[in-house]
Amino acid sequence: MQQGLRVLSQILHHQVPADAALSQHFHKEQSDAHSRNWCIEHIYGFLREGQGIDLLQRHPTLLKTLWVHYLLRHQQISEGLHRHQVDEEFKDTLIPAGSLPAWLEMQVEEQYDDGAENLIKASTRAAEMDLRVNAAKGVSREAVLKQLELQHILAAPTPWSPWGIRLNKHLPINRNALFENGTLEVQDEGSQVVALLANAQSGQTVIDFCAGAGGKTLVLGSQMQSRGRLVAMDVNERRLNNLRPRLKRAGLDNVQTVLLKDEQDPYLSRWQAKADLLLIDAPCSGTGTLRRNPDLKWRLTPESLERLQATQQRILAAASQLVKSGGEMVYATCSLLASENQQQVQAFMDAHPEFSLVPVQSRLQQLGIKLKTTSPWLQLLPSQHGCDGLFVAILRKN
Ligand SMILES: C[S@@+](CC[C@H](N)C(=O)[O-])C[C@H]1O[C@@H](n2cnc3c(N)ncnc32)[C@H](O)[C@@H]1O
Repeated sequence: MQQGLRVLSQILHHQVPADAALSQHFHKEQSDAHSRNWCIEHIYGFLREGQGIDLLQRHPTLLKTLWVHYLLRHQQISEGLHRHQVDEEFKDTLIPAGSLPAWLEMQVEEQYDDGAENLIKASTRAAEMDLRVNAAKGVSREAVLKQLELQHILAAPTPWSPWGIRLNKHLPINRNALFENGTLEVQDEGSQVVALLANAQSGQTVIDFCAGAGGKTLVLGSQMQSRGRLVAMDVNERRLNNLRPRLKRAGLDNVQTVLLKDEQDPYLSRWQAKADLLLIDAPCSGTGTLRRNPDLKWRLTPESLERLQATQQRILAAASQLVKSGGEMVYATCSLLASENQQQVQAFMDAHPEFSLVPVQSRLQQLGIKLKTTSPWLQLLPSQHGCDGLFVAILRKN
């Protein structure tokens, strides 16, 4: 319990991302698998539920009380601590029931109306573990499912992505031969769908502008079957370095990685009007991934959201110049917020009339993905689609 408190203090008082705080903690303190799992499960559980965490900004000393309250609710402690003792500490503080900071909850409620409650609830549940079969390896999803069955791993096809597999529980799949030989990757089904919708083709020049560690680059590469040019760009060197071993495992040899200074990097001039396809998986609030990164919502502020929106606008304006006439630009985020999604695309089109929307529904049909959208873009939601909350719009340069 004390250990958990120390890690939570790093996350909530010192703004250290949860995964980094946990790995620093495990690095410093010897702990067996059982206590590690306990710590991970309950720290993420606490952050996901977020009951009262809003208050910590005003009353940092409440952390212990909130943590004890959480553990009591989940019957993780009983001895020596009595519920009434803890409730005493709460006498003067009303614990808000919400799992999002109030300002963010208000935005979600305004945008999603009747659907907001379910969406917030779904965002507090732990995400399942999704895998993607690498099409470039020439093995079918059914064949991989059979191999998993032989290993007594319970798994099923995901409903939307034709390459997705959902496990019935989280497993250290990176130690499995199917992962090591590049047949399987870990990827949320929603991210698979977004990358598939980009519909990269063999022989094309494709730029993944915000490639990060390459989750979507790998899908683009598998669609291209190592024919054509695939350029993975990012401003973060560590992430690009993490992409390299993944490319090797996946057997993709047509991918070039490029470290950018920013979206105005002079290096980009050589790619002006060269791309058949440009993917912008923009930096965003991450509000669609709260199931996996519950601490994000406590680091996000109205000011940081505004800065992200400005970055999205700058990236859209600069990167769109790399698209050739007749080429496509796919704008994606892992955000639930219209201010980062629909409104960004609309503002971009207002300023760039040479770009027009390709209805996502037609691309879904073309790819045999059984999702439906009545808008020209697609907003995936954990409450409706069972995957991360992701947004995607496809634009063509006329
Ligand atoms: C949502 S993440 C990308 C995730 C990645 N595409 C994937 O599927 O795994 C956004 C990325 O944008 C990068 N980024 C932030 N500012 C950028 C900029 N000005 N130009 C290019 N990339 C940027 C970040 O470093 C981050 O890796």
